[in-house]
Amino acid sequence: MAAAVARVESLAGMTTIPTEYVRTEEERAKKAAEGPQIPVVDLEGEGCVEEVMKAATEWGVMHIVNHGIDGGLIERLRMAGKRFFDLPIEEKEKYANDQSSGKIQGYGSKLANNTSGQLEWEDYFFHLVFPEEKVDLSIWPKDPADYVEVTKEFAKAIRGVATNMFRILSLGLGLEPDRIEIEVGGMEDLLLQMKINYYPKCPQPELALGVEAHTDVSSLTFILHNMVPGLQVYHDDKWVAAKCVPDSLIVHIGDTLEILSNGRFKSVLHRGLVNKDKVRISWAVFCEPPKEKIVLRPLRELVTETAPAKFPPRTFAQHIQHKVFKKPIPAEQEGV
Ligand SMILES: O=C(O)CCC(=O)C(=O)O
Ligand SMILES: [Fe+2]
Repeated sequence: MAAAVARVESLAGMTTIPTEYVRTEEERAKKAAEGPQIPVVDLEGEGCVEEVMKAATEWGVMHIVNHGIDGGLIERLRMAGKRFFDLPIEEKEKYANDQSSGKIQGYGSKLANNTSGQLEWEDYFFHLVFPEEKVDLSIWPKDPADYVEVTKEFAKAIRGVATNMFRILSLGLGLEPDRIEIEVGGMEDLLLQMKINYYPKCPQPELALGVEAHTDVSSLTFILHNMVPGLQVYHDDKWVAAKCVPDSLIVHIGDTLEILSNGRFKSVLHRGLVNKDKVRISWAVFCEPPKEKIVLRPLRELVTETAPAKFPPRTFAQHIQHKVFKKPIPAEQEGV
């Protein structure tokens, strides 16, 4: 039995938030910058390779429209996630993860892992959604009844969009269209992990953060939300609020593509804010290379005398160890 974890949802009715959720003055959200906004790219538009390249290199994030996923499917996914989180906490606890025993899939909340003991104003549901033969359906929500069917269908659709994005980014770098797709594991080994972020109403939103500032370790991350604002990205030394663009998906460049592109694509720093009046829900799909099988390193075509490799080779597992636990990256990699 895992130790009891306070679910943020159970705190939403308080008038002041517990100190663990109070951020330092520096971290707290000030007014986001007016001025340049996250680019919107039409994937069916003519100049889409150039536009994706501009967004990936200058911002590391973009909204994509005409991505090819049916609006009805997206609506069903939103409903399924909302209906799961609308269940009483006791029901959701049946799916609780247990991070201390390595069971990372399931219903969870951030555990204090650093000396500051700071917590995030969100509960989440995290699970692998693709490839289908690797998913563990026993931990997926059984309620609502269509959760499994809808999520499988969405995962397949978003996998198609990932292939399309990898193709566009490869072309933009002057490479073969399937190059990045292969380098991150292809259909068999690239893992799609879905995290449904549930941000309850917060009585003191100006003091808290839903998700603290971070970059994603993934290759790409796709984000869909319930049209409640909250995501901010760091651009030109300022926090910029993501607008709610109808029928779009947000795409983040993650650390993996920053490494493969030798720094040409930016792994975008971002965070999630919370608010007093509305629950925010987002669906993040992290497209992750296999943990050990592939050594991530700048693609050789992008390494030249004038642009030497900026990143030492590492497996995805080593990258996470390095980033989260500050472990050094082992110097020797086969084939360096
Ligand atoms: O809720 C969001 O929009 C962002 C969530 C996020 O950054 C994450 O889950 O990694
Ligand atoms: Fe993120």
